[in-house]
Amino acid sequence: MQLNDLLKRIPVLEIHGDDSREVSELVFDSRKVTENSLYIAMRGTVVDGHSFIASSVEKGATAIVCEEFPENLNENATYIKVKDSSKILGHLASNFYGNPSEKLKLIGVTGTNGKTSVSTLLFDIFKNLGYDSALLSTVEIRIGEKIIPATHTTPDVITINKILAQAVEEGCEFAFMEVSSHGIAQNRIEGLHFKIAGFTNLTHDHLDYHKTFDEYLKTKKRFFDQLEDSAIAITNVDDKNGNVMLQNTKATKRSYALKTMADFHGKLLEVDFNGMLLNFNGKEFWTTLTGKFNVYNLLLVFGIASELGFESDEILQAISKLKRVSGRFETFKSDGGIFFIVDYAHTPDALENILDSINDIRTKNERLITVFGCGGDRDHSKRPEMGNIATKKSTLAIITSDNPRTEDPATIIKEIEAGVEPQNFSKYTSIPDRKEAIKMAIKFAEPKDIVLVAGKGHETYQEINGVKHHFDDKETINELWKLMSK
Ligand SMILES: CC(=O)N[C@H]1[C@@H](OP(=O)(O)OP(=O)(O)OC[C@H]2O[C@@H](n3ccc(=O)[nH]c3=O)[C@H](O)[C@@H]2O)O[C@H](CO)[C@@H](O)[C@@H]1O[C@H](C)C(=O)N[C@@H](C)C(=O)N[C@H](CCC(=O)O)C(=O)O
Ligand SMILES: Nc1ncnc2c1ncn2[C@@H]1O[C@H](COP(=O)(O)OP(=O)(O)OP(=O)(O)O)[C@@H](O)[C@H]1O
Ligand SMILES: N[C@H](CCC[C@H](N)C(=O)O)C(=O)O
Ligand SMILES: [Mg+2]
Repeated sequence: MQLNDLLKRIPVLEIHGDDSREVSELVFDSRKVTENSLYIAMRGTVVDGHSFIASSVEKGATAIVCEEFPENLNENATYIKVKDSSKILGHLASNFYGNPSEKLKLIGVTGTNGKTSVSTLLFDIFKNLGYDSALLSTVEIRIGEKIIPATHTTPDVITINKILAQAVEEGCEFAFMEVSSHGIAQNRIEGLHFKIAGFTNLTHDHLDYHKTFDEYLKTKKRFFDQLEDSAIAITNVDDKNGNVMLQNTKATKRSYALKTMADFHGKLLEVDFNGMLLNFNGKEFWTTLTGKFNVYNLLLVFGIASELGFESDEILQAISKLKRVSGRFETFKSDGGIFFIVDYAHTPDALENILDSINDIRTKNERLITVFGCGGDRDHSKRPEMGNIATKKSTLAIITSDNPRTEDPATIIKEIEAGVEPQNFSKYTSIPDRKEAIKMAIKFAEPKDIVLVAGKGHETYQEINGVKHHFDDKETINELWKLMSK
């Protein structure tokens, strides 16, 4: 694409050099610069991309977008000065890929918990309804049947536009994506046209990054503040921050709730480990998903599909065919009668919800053994809270490692243990090796007991000091069970 076409409607402060060059590609990482590409220099959390301008030109970049011109300008490149490169990147990416978010219906889901569940369920439902769509989630990226591994919950804005452009080309009419708070804060959704934005809930997470809960809340709210008036915003009004999200939005406002009046109202009629009987806006149906938090997720799915113009009956029919999302309240029974649950709960709220859901369903004649840990290099204040919740709500908690990343697993475990209340001291043990911890749970469990392995859900690795070692909770349980039941 020609540079001056790419710069259409972009607020440029100053330009130095020929603006009619052909741009082959957009890149924000100097290590990925190719011949005739445009390098965007951005100030990051670790380094300043401006320090890689010269090396990018040497590698073949012929256009540079930056906030400050370097001292020495190279004749082989055109330099474009802008106020905020991180914000401009989104608009450049939209222009470069032909504004794909305007050519399909883009639906974004934000909130602390439930983003992957809701977006994946939407993708699955629309498949059931006969539509191909795109999915951008923590677990994977999908374009119709094609699966691409995911590296982020919300990828960078170049990747998003690239995926959406492919989706348009392949005839997808919808795209469902998770909108993380990091994504909003780092302008990864800048320039995208959302048709619908959904809010799940807001609880404690990522305070290592956002510092205060108020900052975290304001970041999430920015997503709704940025919507156009042609968009629709759907919020959970049972959450105390549900209405806050919509305070300054231009979008049409819609609500969903179980406890209060709302446009989309749901009731949980019956629940067990096999599924739930629900009533949405007066219509009863059965689903194989379980747990109260999934009623909220399904209600948001129902709300979004309704706003997209589908009839209640066809949506509920498609919902009743849905399968569980990988690593989210996944259950299986061993032949010895132990009941295993694998769930991605990695925040205090998620852990509390999954434990409450299990406790609501179980008869209490069996024991509930919870194996969990907390990720390294992430919000430390989650740790004691999760220690308290797990020990309070289980018969026995086995504290172990999640992804230690660059931290010492023993230190993380100590921070979790610090939250255990004295009356629960006898209800936990700590085993840093996750496989050994799961082994201990199986050893301790008797037929009918429930073993919850929480925190890693679909993940197939354990990250230790920058290396991702293969580790899969479901696979480990099956493997150990086979060995130990011999
Ligand atoms: C803390 C954080 O979010 N960091 C993200 C951020 O990187 P950064 O600001 O640290 O970048 P940096 O290393 O300082 O570099 C600054 C700039 O210089 C460039 N650079 C750097 C080095 C070099 O040699 N050449 C070069 O050009 C970089 O490409 C960058 O543009 O921008 C990068 C590009 O978009 C992201 O890949 C990176 O995500 C890191 C890997 C990450 O782990 N992020 C996690 C925390 C995250 O985003 N998680 C959320 C989900 C959270 C949830 O569960 O809700 C997500 O959406 O995935
Ligand atoms: N609506 C909900 N309310 C509360 N907890 C939920 C909800 N939905 C899911 N959970 C819990 O949170 C865990 C993570 O769910 P999910 O992966 O859908 O969330 P997410 O928002 O995508 O998380 P991430 O920020 O890691 O991408 C689930 O395994 C479950 O324990
Ligand atoms: N997207 C989340 C996932 C956390 C998953 C958990 N297993 C952990 O490693 O903490 C994060 O990066 O904070
Ligand atoms: Mg997710």
